[in-house]
Amino acid sequence: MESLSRASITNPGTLSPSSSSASYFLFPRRFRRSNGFSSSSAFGNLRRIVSRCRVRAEIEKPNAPVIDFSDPEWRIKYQKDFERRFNIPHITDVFPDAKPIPSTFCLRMRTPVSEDFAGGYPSDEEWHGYINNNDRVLLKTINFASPNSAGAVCIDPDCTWVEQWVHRAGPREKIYFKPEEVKAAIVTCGGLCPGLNDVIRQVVITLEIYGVKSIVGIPFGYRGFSNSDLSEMPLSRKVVQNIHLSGGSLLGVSRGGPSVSDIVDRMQEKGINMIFVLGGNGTHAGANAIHEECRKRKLKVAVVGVPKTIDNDILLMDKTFGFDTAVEEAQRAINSAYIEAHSAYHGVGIVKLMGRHSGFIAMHASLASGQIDICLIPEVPFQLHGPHGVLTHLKYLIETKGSAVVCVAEGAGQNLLQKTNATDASGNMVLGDIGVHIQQETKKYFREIGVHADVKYIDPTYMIRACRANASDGILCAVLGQNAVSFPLIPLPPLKLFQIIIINCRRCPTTNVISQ
Ligand SMILES: Nc1ncnc2c1ncn2[C@@H]1O[C@H](COP(=O)(O)OP(=O)(O)OP(=O)(O)O)[C@@H](O)[C@H]1O
Ligand SMILES: O=P(O)(O)OC[C@H]1O[C@](O)(CO)[C@@H](O)[C@@H]1O
Ligand SMILES: [Mg+2]
Repeated sequence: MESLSRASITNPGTLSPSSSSASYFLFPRRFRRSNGFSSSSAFGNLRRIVSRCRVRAEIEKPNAPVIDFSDPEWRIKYQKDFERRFNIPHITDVFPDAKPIPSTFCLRMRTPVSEDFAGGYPSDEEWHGYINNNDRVLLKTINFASPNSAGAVCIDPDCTWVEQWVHRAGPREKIYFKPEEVKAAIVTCGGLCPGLNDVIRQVVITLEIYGVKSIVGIPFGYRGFSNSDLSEMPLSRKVVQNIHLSGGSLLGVSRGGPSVSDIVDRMQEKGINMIFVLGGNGTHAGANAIHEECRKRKLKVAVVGVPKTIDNDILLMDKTFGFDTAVEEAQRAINSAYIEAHSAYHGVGIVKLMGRHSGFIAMHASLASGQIDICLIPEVPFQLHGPHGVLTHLKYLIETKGSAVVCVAEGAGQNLLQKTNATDASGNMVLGDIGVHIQQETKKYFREIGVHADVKYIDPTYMIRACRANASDGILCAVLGQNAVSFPLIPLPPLKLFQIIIINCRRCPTTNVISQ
């Protein structure tokens, strides 16, 4: 998607720590001494890097639309194309005779304010205010005046404003599934992420509010569709009431699993006509394939995806659930590394954080901590050795500050490691361990130059995700869960990834109260 900015990235003011003694380092974009390199300038660097990566992705994307900017109509054409790509499939696309019924989702718990009564007692329609199908949310909020504006991401060379609208999530007045005819299934796939239980819980509670009685959990991701010894788990408000108090997934997760056609066979056998998939890019590729297969078989099945990436690497979104918790949890590891480094003679602390392809966790955790001297992320290549390498800078830090702390994202510096071509069960590349590599190289380097260094390495990878969601993520998950349910019950949206995304949009106000 062109030029879609994430509000949190484009507004560094909201994220930069108000005061920080730390210096940040992004290699090799600029090699600077740590003194005077402020966290906000580091954040600016990250924004530029993110923009650069995005622009590169756009250029390299084989199916990127070719825009003729000399055509005076190009903006209108672009906007039309954008609207087409963000269009949500509707049940009537496949079943033109499908008849809607009034929503069974009750908004009556909203407390009326005195003005509501000014012209007499309001009608249900006036008071309850469901989401209108034509409501839209503006995606790009900054109108960059010039491509040279800080962090500018533009569609055309002159950086003219192009509005990008997406559908607004939330309950509609009419629905297309009779709740008593629904058998809903929830499945969580890929790696763990804080908040999975919160989303499961809210999906179940909201389905019950709509009147759906048959709700099941599929155990251990898509694998639960193939293993005969794994039976579906009946879910209800009673079962899920307190699951958000624990981390992990009540249902379990997995990578790999059966073919899409096997999954749809099992869904048919089990009578599942609504499926909520919670997962990342792989899971959504699967969800999309399930949707296509259902469509091919002319099955009235709604497939809804709730995007889950602890790495927060979907640039259309303000924030994905679990990220906030992970960053917060990472503070403990960083603080421990800092204490170890500062308490040792010539101490060097190294912390490795998650982020296969992106450095958002590492960068945000570094900025928040105010204790990191060097932050290494996959978006920016760097060298360990040589005059502009990380190790030379570490030596400088040891000489000037007496200690140093490095935060490295797991996907950073993969070019420095031996490639194995190994993949996991889902086909994802298995990465080399950059944290261990930096630890070993640091020890070796200081030994060779005859300078004492006390190197301590902390890898909290699974500790930052195998934990309960924090309060902020808890609220985000509740909104996601509720809006995910509202979608299939309205039009039929076997949603494609970018259509699902609006469920996660922070700027999509929901008019309804979240039922707890
Ligand atoms: N292209 C695809 N088509 C169908 N299914 C897929 C596809 N890619 C992955 N899957 C399935 O989706 C599930 C999850 O995929 P994967 O392990 O890559 O995690 P993910 O959803 O990307 O989450 P994470 O962010 O944790 O990596 C697996 O069961 C995998 O078999
Ligand atoms: O070790 P696992 O379970 O494969 O998952 C780890 C991966 O999941 C991710 O969080 C992606 O969601 C990566 O950042 C990380 O490498
Ligand atoms: Mg993935």
